[in-house]
Amino acid sequence: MFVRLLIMFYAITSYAVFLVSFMWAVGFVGNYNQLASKSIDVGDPTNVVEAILVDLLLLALFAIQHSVMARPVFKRWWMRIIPAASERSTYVLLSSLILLLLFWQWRPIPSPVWQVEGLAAGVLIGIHWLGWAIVLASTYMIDHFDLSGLRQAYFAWRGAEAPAQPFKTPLLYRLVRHPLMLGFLLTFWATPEMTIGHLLFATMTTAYILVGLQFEERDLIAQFGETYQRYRQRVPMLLPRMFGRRA
Ligand SMILES: C[S@@+](CC[C@H](N)C(=O)[O-])C[C@H]1O[C@@H](n2cnc3c(N)ncnc32)[C@H](O)[C@@H]1O
Repeated sequence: MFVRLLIMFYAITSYAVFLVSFMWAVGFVGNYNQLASKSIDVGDPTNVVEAILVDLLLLALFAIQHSVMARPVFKRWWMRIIPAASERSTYVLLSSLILLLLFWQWRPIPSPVWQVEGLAAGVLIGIHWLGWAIVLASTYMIDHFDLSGLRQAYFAWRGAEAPAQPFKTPLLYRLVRHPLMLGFLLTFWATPEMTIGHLLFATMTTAYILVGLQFEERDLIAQFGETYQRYRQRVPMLLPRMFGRRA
């Protein structure tokens, strides 16, 4: 009983940390300094070389943790050390803590790359928020509570093991295979004021997403076999067909 309580408390705590990091992410990327005093373009000035090195190091730290801990082989090993019901919560907690470190220690490079005003700025801000909406909606289409680790803890609380997630293609997953990542790409790139620092962030996260998706799809094929192969042939990766070529 005590262990179950601990698993539940741990899952709720890690979800709370995730919510804080998500709110800071919104403030960070959009430079909403009411939400986040330090953001992608606002913070203490540093020299450009130091800023690039620190920012790349922070992004690499996130990419390594996020990729290694998502691999089935790592999960199997890790679940021999911690309860299976806490595996996802630990992943969420560590990812969120690293993101908080990134937002806190990020060195802005505020030199402008592009700057638009008026209607164009309004359109870009709209796309930026559409991206966040797609991100959030996609988590519910897959299973928000499974991705956050709360579902696994709830099953453990009831003395059962959470059943594995089935293969799903609801709503946006009929248009593209990775709507959640598409949402991030829209959010990261659509800005009326692109700076060098923001461009570095958008470029590196895009590269990470494109590489990360290769690994995720390899795991999905191993898990769902022929079903995922057929889905891959039918549905484009990131760009819906109405925009032309498959991505
Ligand atoms: C953070 S979600 C991102 C999902 C997807 N890459 C996207 O961008 O929308 C990652 C988890 O979703 C799972 N997943 C991805 N596509 C799925 C699908 N069509 N059905 C069920 N699970 C899926 C993966 O196995 C992984 O555990």
